[in-house]
Amino acid sequence: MSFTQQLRDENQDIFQAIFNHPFVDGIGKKDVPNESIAHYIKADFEYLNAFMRIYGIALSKSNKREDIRFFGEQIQFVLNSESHPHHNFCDYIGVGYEELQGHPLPPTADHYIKHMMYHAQIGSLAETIGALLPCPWTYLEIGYALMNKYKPEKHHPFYPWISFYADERFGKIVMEMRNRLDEFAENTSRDEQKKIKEAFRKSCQLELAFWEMAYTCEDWPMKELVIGR
Ligand SMILES: Cc1ncc(CN)c(N)n1
Repeated sequence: MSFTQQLRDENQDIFQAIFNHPFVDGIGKKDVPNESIAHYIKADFEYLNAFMRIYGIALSKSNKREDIRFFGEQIQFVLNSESHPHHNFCDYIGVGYEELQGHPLPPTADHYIKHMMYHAQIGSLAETIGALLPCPWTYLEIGYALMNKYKPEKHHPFYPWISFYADERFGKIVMEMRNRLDEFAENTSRDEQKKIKEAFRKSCQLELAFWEMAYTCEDWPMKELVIGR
């Protein structure tokens, strides 16, 4: 069994909890509160900014030109294409995308990006990929799970969001990241593999926590006092 298949199997509990989460399942059921969608977009816009910066760190750790090309293309993909699912959510709630940009990250999203940044700053390229991979991988599987369960037609309000992630192009990104991680993991020590596994699991946990953060509109305590200082 490949290293990344092992990661997937070991984290089946969290993947399943993500598919069952009321925000995620609500996308298929067309039942997500507007405030939760707005909260998600505010956090996710900044999360994706951070994600591109971390791809930049992965690029700077790359020795092979193929890897440099891959991470460079992923930055372009997030920048130019991942705004489409965001627009779908904004159109649904009738709020302009610009209004939801530039907001401070809620605690869980803040923790998630710092977790990935930590592994990117102090770890190997393999450890960095381990921390990044749950982001595209869980969304790819969410897309497939919602397609299979709800079989949405084009008039479904979230059809653009679901079909964006349940897509071959997105699947290829996940596969390319998995192949890289499998290759690195083959040539690495047990200790290093343990670090990759820990980084991967925590990112899976934070993916689940991110949906809960958006659903419950999680925010900092005493926010006004801290910002007003
Ligand atoms: C938190 C999060 N995780 C994953 C994705 C999909 N790239 C996203 N947009 N946001």
